[in-house]
Amino acid sequence: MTDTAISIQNVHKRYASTHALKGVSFDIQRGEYFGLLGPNGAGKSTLISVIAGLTHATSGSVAVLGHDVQQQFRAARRALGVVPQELVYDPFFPVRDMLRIQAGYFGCGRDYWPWIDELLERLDLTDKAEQSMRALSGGMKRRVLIAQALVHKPDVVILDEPTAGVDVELRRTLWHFTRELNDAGHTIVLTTHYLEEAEELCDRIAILNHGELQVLEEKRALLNRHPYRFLSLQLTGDGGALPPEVERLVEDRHEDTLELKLEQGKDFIADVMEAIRNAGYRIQDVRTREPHLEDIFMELTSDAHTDSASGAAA
Ligand SMILES: Nc1ncnc2c1ncn2[C@@H]1O[C@H](COP(=O)(O)OP(=O)(O)OP(=O)(O)O)[C@@H](O)[C@H]1O
Repeated sequence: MTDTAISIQNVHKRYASTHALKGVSFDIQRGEYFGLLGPNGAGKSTLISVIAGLTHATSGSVAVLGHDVQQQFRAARRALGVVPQELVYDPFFPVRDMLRIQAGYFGCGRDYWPWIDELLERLDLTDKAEQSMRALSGGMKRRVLIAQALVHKPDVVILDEPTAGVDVELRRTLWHFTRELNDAGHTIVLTTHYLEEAEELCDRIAILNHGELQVLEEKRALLNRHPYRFLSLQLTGDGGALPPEVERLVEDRHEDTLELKLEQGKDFIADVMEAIRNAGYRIQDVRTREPHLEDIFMELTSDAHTDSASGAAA
């Protein structure tokens, strides 16, 4: 069996007026917890639709566990569980029956029923199993959608914005559940706009931007490659203007707090604090933090960076 869960080779997707994917190539390995990130309109949903065989690529190819998503659609689809962004369901079926029917579409019969009961249990749905979908709250429906994607025990699970609009408790439940699935050997591909979620869960991260693969890196390496740290200072006193060597470091100001971005090995906390004191301020409180994935994401995907990167390549 191949070690590659999903292989994406030079995929282009053109809509009438949009070139949504511009030659995207990368592999996702079996057993990975993989984050697919990107700003709105980057092409994430399009790529997921191509992987799920719901949209055909204009050119290029995608294989799931070695099965081409077009030539071997059934085998590829069988290997995949996709948790969609939108809630699409039959309002009248009871939850457990609907899941059994769904499993049947994949040729999974009664021997999968214990697994379906396990899914209901793990997603805290057991006491809703006899209820029809329309009677469920939004959060419960989302749990059912997740169960629905997993009824056939797919090797590869794609979660497209699974926690959009859910409360904190459900978000935690889903994080825990997907981590368990990953520990049990399922490959997980997560798209999310909550970068804190990707930072918490993913081993490797791809960032799509304007239809191109901009970054593909281990999360740790991505976090380490950003040679900055943030310094928050709470100031009192009515000092004058800050000296220019401090002013150029200012990222944000709110009320009496100044947030500064310091380059490691170049800007030193002690020097900055001394310059601020010399400008006539007292420093009430000091906090530092390492960059989060969100800081790195913003820097990499801001158009200023993209423009200069493409300018440099030209
Ligand atoms: N069916 C379609 N017809 C025409 N254009 C489309 C279609 N689907 C997507 N697009 C365009 O393709 C580009 C990529 O869209 P896509 O939905 O894949 O991005 P995304 O990264 O998933 O964005 P979001 O984070 O907002 O969901 C966008 O410019 C979008 O307008």
